[in-house]
Amino acid sequence: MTKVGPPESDPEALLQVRNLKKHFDNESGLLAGVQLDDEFPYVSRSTSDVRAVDGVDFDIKEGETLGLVGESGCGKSTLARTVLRLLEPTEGSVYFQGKDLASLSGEPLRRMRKNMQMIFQDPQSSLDPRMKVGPIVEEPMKAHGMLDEEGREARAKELLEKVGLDPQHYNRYPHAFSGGQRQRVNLARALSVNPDFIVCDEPVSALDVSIQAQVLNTMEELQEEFDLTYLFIAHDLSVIRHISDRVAVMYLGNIVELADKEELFENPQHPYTQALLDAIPVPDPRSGGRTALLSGDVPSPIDPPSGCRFRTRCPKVIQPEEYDMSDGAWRNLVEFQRAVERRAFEETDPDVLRSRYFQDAVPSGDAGTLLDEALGHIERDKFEDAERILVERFADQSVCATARPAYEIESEIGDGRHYSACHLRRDEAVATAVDEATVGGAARPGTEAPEADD
Ligand SMILES: Nc1ncnc2c1ncn2[C@@H]1O[C@H](COP(=O)(O)OP(=O)(O)OP(=O)(O)O)[C@@H](O)[C@H]1O
Repeated sequence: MTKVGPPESDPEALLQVRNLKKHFDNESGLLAGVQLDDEFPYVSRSTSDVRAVDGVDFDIKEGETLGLVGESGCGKSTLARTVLRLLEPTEGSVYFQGKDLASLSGEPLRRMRKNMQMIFQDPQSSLDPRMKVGPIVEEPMKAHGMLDEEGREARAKELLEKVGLDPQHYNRYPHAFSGGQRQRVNLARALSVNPDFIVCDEPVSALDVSIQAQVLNTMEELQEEFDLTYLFIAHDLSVIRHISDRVAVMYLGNIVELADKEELFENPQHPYTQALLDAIPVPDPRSGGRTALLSGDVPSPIDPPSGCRFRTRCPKVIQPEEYDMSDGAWRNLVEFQRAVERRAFEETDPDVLRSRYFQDAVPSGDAGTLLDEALGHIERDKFEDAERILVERFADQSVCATARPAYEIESEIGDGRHYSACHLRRDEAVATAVDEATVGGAARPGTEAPEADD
């Protein structure tokens, strides 16, 4: 099934996240009190929030592992903490076992929290060095009034064994353990209160590669034995591929793609996912490895791009409808516009710039006239004016800038849902949605065309 709009809800899901947003007050951050104005073209708002998580939808089914991958700073940890309500959401809702977490407080919230545990990246700092591992594992049980002292000790020892440690080490201090073993202690502690759901925030990132696979295997065994559901965060795609059933790719506060693991790795539909996959080094040394295809920095979450968050770096950004450039001319224009925005050159001679950026294909017609105008500004050293033309008349007119993409498309591998927030999928999704609405006699909810973003 193909549809336009956010991913549809799965009635059987253990966790349902809907339009979740978490914005931080920028005033409390580094830029507090600093007035930024038009002199700084990349930051246009002076007191705006950091939009760390900005409208996220997904479900997690019981017993599955949803991998969440994305570059540093894209909002993964903030999303995890907001899902667990360790952070108050700015907007949106989280349903766990059918209950809206926002509607819970006091004892019911505490009971629900027992079912939702979290393990963190750094096994060193998340273990109190003054406590022995036995009492560390027992701590959550104590907090939730589980068992008596003897029962807790017996359970702690049993869990130490389950996670692959020697129960005799109950009286050891964390410093006596290796990084991998300390993460196993964390696992035992999370498991002690018998949770249904564990958020794992980069749990193996700090470990040696040789140890990572062992800890991941243990996590898989524990999942099977204790019927666990994981939200597993990592920036390393090989870790994500090892552990996940489905994968969500995050970029600048949004989920840009979500699909079954094989579908996502073998049939990625979002240019950001494609770039991430292309950047994975190929093990064969003769291949020379692959390198990242992306240029430019990730924009600030204080003032993210309108429409598609990825459009300012996307190699496949769509040409505005009003022009009719060849594909080559449009790509050259995009590359030139981004170079002007970054002030990537000091050259001002239009002929030199033409031969550097437009040798194989040059825009003609209205687009050509606008390019001439921009080149004229650069010749007079007025880069801001050139930038304004290129951004306002080209980049900002693309559908990638004017509408936020959200499409569900057919999977090639398996029959799971495949969500891609990319307008390249728009025609396909709209056509099918229209067909389905026509066949059904009326449009289904959630199949309306995406609204223009701010
Ligand atoms: N308390 C806070 N106040 C202000 N901004 C914050 C706060 N916490 C996070 N941010 C910002 O929110 C954005 C997302 O951060 P987050 O830590 O969630 O990303 P991440 O993907 O988990 O990164 P990493 O992999 O490096 O941990 C970043 O721009 C970060 O600087």
